[in-house]
Amino acid sequence: MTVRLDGVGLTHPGGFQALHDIDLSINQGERVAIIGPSGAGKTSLLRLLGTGLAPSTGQLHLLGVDPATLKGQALRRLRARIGLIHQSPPLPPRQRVVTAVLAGRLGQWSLLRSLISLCYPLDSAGARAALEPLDLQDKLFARCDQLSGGQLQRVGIARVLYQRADLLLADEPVSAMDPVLADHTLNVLGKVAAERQISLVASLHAVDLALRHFPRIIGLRAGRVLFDLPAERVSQAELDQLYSNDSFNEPVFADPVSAIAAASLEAPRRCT
Ligand SMILES: Nc1ncnc2c1ncn2[C@@H]1O[C@H](COP(=O)(O)OP(=O)(O)OP(=O)(O)O)[C@@H](O)[C@H]1O
Repeated sequence: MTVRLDGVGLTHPGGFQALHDIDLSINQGERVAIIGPSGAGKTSLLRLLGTGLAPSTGQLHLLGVDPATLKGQALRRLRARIGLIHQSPPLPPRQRVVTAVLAGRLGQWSLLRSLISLCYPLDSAGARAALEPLDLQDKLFARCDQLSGGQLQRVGIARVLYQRADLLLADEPVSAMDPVLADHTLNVLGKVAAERQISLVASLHAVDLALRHFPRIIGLRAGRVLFDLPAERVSQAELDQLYSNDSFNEPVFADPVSAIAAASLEAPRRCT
């Protein structure tokens, strides 16, 4: 078992309870998408799984250990086995892409090797190999502040691929990419996870991408698991319930083509 949560709750420092009584198990090699409305707790859950936050209640096990029992080097060793893909990767603007990718293994290298690698890239070939499937190898020596948002996201993904983590966590990993690139990038992530037999947990707002790329879907709403189902069993009724919002009344479409078709059936709006 890669991830296990038993009755986990999370209250943020200001007192807001973002997660309530979550029970969840994710096996090695599983690919899971977390979907749900804004504020549902997706990022909070991923931050827990990345050891950036600790549960306020309940028990969390990651890669066979309870992170609450670890500190110092043992905690760093666990963190080096977890790959975090951020929506906006926290990359220093002036850093070269090659250095940013190689930084994926800083947690696994000696201090001396890490310091040398920050000044002089020791494994440019490894960084290029991580960038290649993401079609970004030509940016190897570009500076991070010369990249678009979607390119930066792919550098963040290449960094985690280079890290060779045992658990991949991705928070909105393709939000800045066009639909074709987003599709391709999720294919790459899924393929790597399957080849390496590691678990991949990603939060996504694009329901169609989640259903297409992830065999298991967890619907999170108001900090609780509303459903946890194989992708093919997620129904429109489940999605309607997940995203229902008293403030708006528009229907939810998992398939963007249906959304366009429905829009074209509406009576044309007149300009006034
Ligand atoms: N550091 C924090 N301090 C206090 N409250 C927080 C903090 N981080 C998140 N929250 C609150 O916790 C709830 C869940 O936030 P979270 O970011 O996990 O949701 P999300 O599902 O990822 O949302 P989105 O899809 O909009 O990114 C929200 O109501 C948010 O305001």
